[in-house]
Amino acid sequence: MTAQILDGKATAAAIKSELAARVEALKARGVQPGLGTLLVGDDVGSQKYVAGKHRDCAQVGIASIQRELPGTASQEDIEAVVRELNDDPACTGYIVQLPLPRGVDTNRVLELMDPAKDADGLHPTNLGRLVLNEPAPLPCTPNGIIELLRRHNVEINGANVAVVGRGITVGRSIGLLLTRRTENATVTLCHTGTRDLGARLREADIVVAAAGSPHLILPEHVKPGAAVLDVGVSRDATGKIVGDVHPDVAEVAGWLSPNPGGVGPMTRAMLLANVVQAAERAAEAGSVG
Ligand SMILES: Nc1nc(=O)c2c([nH]1)NC[C@@H]1CN(c3ccc(C(=O)N[C@@H](CCC(=O)O)C(=O)O)cc3)C=[N+]21
Repeated sequence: MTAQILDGKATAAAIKSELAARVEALKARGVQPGLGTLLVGDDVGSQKYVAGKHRDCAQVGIASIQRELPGTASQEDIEAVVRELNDDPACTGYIVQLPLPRGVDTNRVLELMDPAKDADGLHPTNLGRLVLNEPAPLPCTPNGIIELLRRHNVEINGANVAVVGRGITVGRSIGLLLTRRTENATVTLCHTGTRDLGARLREADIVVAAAGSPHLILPEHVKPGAAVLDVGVSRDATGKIVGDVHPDVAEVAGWLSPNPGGVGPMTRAMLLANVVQAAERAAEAGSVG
């Protein structure tokens, strides 16, 4: 058996062309969506990610607003740019690229963001709205994973999902999406304190591997036919991406997201979706009648 591919690259391309049409409709109403990014420091990986997001914007017609600060920037310097993006009407959504340099209070920076412009869906107010089942921008990676499963007709309703990793961006938040009535999955959140990880994984119809631990998930952990999503991004000595899922899992799984080419492009597509949706909400709120 060889797993079918959960093709994030192709699916993200399809979503981007749908978003381009929505951006056209907004422009016809005189609204130009704009994505802001704040990048602090000169980490090469972060620079690449941010550049990728602006390339995506150009493809769907979203304007780009790029702010950069040196790695020596103070808490106050960073907060000043956040205030500026909050106040800039051309910026309809933005992200603060993470991680911020050592010594910066990241949560204080994120809390200062206008929740209505939070393109990552990670502002405490928006995470709270998700808990309360109120409309809000959704965390991009979890939302991208669900969209990737949906568009490949992988059954989520009633599925047992094992999530590995308790990071804020994926592990802690994806269960909130998957257990909504609309998704209706049963979720087990596994982490380094989980006593028998293999047993939890073998019960799962869907495995979300977001631990950041290279090749943690082995073929013997996976129920035959299960859908496996490889979210982890580590790098080997040559700089090549190594995921959380061992390549031999493809012989057991029914569905497998490649890495790269799986969850990463979907994350970026959902970021654009949040920007377009925020601009649509603002246009609705601002229109008369
Ligand atoms: N505020 C904030 N929001 C984020 O969403 C955020 C962040 N900070 N900090 C870093 C992580 C990482 N992340 C990725 C997104 C897309 C790919 C992606 O598209 N990767 C390509 C490959 C890229 C390559 O080859 O290096 C792929 O998987 O095919 C990767 C990683 C978003 N992050």
